[in-house]
Amino acid sequence: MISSIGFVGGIGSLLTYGLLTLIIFVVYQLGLAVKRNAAIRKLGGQRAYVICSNPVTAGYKVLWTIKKATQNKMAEAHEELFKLAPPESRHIYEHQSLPGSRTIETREPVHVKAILAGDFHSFGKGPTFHRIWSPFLGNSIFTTDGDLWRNSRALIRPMFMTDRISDLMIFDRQIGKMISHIPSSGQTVDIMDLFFRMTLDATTDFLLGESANSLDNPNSEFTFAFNDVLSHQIRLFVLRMFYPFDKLASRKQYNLDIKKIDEFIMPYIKQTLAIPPEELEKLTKSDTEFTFLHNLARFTQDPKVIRDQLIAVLLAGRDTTAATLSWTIYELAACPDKVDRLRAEVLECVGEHGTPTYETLKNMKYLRYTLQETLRLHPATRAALADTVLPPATPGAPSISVLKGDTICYNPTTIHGRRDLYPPTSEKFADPALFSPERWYSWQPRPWEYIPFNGGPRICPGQNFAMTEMAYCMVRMLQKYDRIEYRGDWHAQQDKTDVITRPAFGVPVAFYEAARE
Ligand code: HEM
Repeated sequence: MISSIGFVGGIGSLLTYGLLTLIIFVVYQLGLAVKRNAAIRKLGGQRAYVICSNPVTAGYKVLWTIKKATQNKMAEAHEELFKLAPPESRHIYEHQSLPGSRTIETREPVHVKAILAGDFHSFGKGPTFHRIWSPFLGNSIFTTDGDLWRNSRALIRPMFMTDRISDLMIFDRQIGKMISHIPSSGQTVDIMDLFFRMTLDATTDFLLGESANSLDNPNSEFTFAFNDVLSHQIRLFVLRMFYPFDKLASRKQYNLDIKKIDEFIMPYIKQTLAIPPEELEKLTKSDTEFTFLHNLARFTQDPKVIRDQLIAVLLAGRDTTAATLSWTIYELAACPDKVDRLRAEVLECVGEHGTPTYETLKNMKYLRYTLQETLRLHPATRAALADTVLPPATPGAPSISVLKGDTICYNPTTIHGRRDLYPPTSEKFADPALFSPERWYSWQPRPWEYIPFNGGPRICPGQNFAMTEMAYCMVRMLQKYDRIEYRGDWHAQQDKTDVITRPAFGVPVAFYEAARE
């Protein structure tokens, strides 16, 4: 009898404590909401249109978005979310689960300009991004803000100067090898797989002076671990929405992969750090032997700092370029007339057997326009570091207040997808939804309306490297082939968004060799 009274009493006090905690939590959140609304007003701006404002509706939206992502329908999801806002605020919305955790999503070029340039110091990658990515990328250029980022940028910038990139030997080596892996005329190949292996090899060659050789050995421990760690990284990035419970997710395989990547890269670093300083200085004069790693070793002897920067540049340089090349071939396969025009330019500027130079590639207009047209798709996120306001998108529109800790997202895909930012369709300007390199002959996007490489102080330092690598690759392929046939299902193809956006089902194609003179 006594024990059952004690049991009932125990449950009763548990419920009382639970209720009390809930009341304190709700009161605290209400207080926080009042305080934050006052801060928003004090900044002189407004809130963006709120599409969800509590844990239930926000949780539903998060699960809905994850479902869309797993169905490779993120472009569609973005469009539907923007459509929830009324027409007068169609290009910005706010998503909030609790008053302290707001995400603002914008596709206003004026806002992107403020985030990346005008109000640069108020925005950055932020602590959450750093927490999720730092086990893999450390304190590198990719994960840091402020002085840490500035130092990284200064460290790596010299290696992206034109005189370093204009040496095309690395591209020649790796692209030549990739083409030798394409089966004979008419046989199907997933060219996306070859592009990912080629860009891994070209970037490691550029960074270390030796390639990962994934073209010859796709199943090496390093290649496998590098691909695997990225899948884990994306999962961890999505799970951050469930913080602090995301810490419970298993990281065993992720840590193992990082260990394997380090085992591959650290011997190169140790070897370079053993080179006497005067030898290292002598090497800077060499066009062919001086590597990115040598350059890092001139400024720091800390193997961890060097390791972090190398991996960050490898990550930034590989997938983006491979995905863009994959989309280029996918688009071209649907347009034999554009393949003909591109090939005619290649034959005119380089000939069937000539070797392209940096200057020739720069002067090939149709090739550049083809790559620019492909690059109208790319994602990126930013987190607000300080209280600030986003300026009015149009005269008379309200400013939007941003508070420290808010996450601000913008996605080039959604900006490039805004039809109202393009001129009307005409003979010279095809429907913006269509792939048309020709539009670039008479059209120049306004600033901040075309941002595949970002802009402002954090603009992609590898832009020139990437454009040169991709142009070189296209020239070499079009010297050999004059027809590309898509062997997949056009209607089934989708965008897969992870670190970058790439064709979800690869790019199965057949290349046909041109008759040689
Ligand atoms: C088509 C190819 C490429 C595209 C579309 C691209 C695009 C971008 C974008 C959008 C960013 C900003 C990301 C962010 O802030 O979250 C970025 C940053 C960066 N990219 Fe690229 N990139 C490409 C190729 C490359 C290559 C080939 C390299 C190096 C070999 C490279 C190195 C970097 C680095 C180091 C950063 C960080 C810059 C910083 O935070 O200051 N990228 N890139």
